[in-house]
Amino acid sequence: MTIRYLVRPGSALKGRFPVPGDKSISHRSVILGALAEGVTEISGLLEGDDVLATIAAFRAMGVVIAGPDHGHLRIEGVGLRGLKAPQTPLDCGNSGTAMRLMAGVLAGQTFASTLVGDASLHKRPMGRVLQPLTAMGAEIHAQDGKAPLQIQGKPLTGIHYDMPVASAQVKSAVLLAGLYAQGETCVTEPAPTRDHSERMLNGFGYMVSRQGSSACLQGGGRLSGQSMQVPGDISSAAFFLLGATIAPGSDLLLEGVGINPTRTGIIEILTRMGARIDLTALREIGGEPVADIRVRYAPLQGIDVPPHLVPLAIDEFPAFFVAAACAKTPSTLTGAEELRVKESDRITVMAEGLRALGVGVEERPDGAVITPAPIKGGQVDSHGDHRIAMAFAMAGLVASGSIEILDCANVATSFPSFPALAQAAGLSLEQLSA
Ligand SMILES: O=C(O)C1=C[C@@H](OP(=O)(O)O)[C@@H](O)[C@H](O)C1
Ligand SMILES: C=C(OP(=O)(O)O)C(=O)O
Repeated sequence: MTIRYLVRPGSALKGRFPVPGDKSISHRSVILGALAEGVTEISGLLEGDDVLATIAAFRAMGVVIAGPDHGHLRIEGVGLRGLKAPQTPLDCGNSGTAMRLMAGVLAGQTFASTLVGDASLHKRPMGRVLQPLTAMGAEIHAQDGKAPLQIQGKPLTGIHYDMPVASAQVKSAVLLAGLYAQGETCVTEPAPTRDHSERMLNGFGYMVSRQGSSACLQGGGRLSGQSMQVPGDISSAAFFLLGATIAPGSDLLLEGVGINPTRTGIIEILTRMGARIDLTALREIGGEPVADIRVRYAPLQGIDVPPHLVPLAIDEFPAFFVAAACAKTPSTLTGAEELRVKESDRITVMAEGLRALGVGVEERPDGAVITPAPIKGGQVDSHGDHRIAMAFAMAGLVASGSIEILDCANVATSFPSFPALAQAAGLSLEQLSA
């Protein structure tokens, strides 16, 4: 089914509500729960299509999983050696995280498996995980470094891997393979990336040590089932941070949002641009720092995004492009070539969409220069990218005419309740399906 959004201009965002569970943390809770000994009870799980794909994959390998039901999931962990050979290919859908992290898990099994996904996922680079996993002894066949991945489980040996790209998915894939490897596995990152895997492995009783920019573990240990809560997803909150910041009169309180410092780049970037964002009720949930976030309208200045903030805001650049379009002065993004290999080429797709709405965007190989202009109504194509669709929906708040956004069904991969929450907060969004 194709879904379009029609967003009418002229409203503010108001209210208070929790944002749904963090997608990265939800994937990891399912993976570690399945591989642990004993029962894992998860609350606050994101019931998005990406996470449902990870759940289905572990069910297909014999793991008994009840739910999800209102964010609650009960996993009867089978232990690191308890997975069974799947009878059919494992479908990761639209999810790079599911495919890359599962490649790490499957590389060290005693059986063969195949990972497939949708058309977008089959275009994304998998060589970045195949290379270190192969160096550990894995046997994985791909076409031109792309899915489908055919994995023949093999005995693995630990490695010390210097990651050429700052990628939490690569780091996590190698660490998960390291659980099955003989000896020590260390991953060194060129810049800090989200550290949910390291935190959660420790939470499941598996020691991961941090040595400078390296995360290290010894193979052959055990994971113990846990009860855990998933914090709200700052990457989902980001669309509301954007909307409330750009729409005069807005005042929102987003409850229970994860503020892990490896994820808060968007707060830093928007604040440097002049946004009015306050963190309150700081606490810890599931080994992760969490806060309520109040955001009110504020006029924005342009920014040259400091390159060190790019990995810390890697999924938030669609929202950033719209914020930059609404600022008083131009903005420059550099060092963000990774955006070209997400669910869509997020530099080209955001540039095309903003140009269709009257904003000047000069594309660069690793970013863009965005020259603000009044946002007009018009039609934009999200190219099936959930974050592009949600970013343009928020642009509708300040546009001079209606914005029609095409190909929005994949919003359900990360934020199925987005249309309802956005409407409740005051966005005039109509969902049209055909
Ligand atoms: O590890 C994760 O959960 C993720 C890591 C990031 O990808 P990269 O590792 O490709 O940077 C991010 O874009 C993705 O949405 C989720
Ligand atoms: C890049 C993303 O996810 P993934 O890599 O898991 O598809 C995202 O959610 O923006």
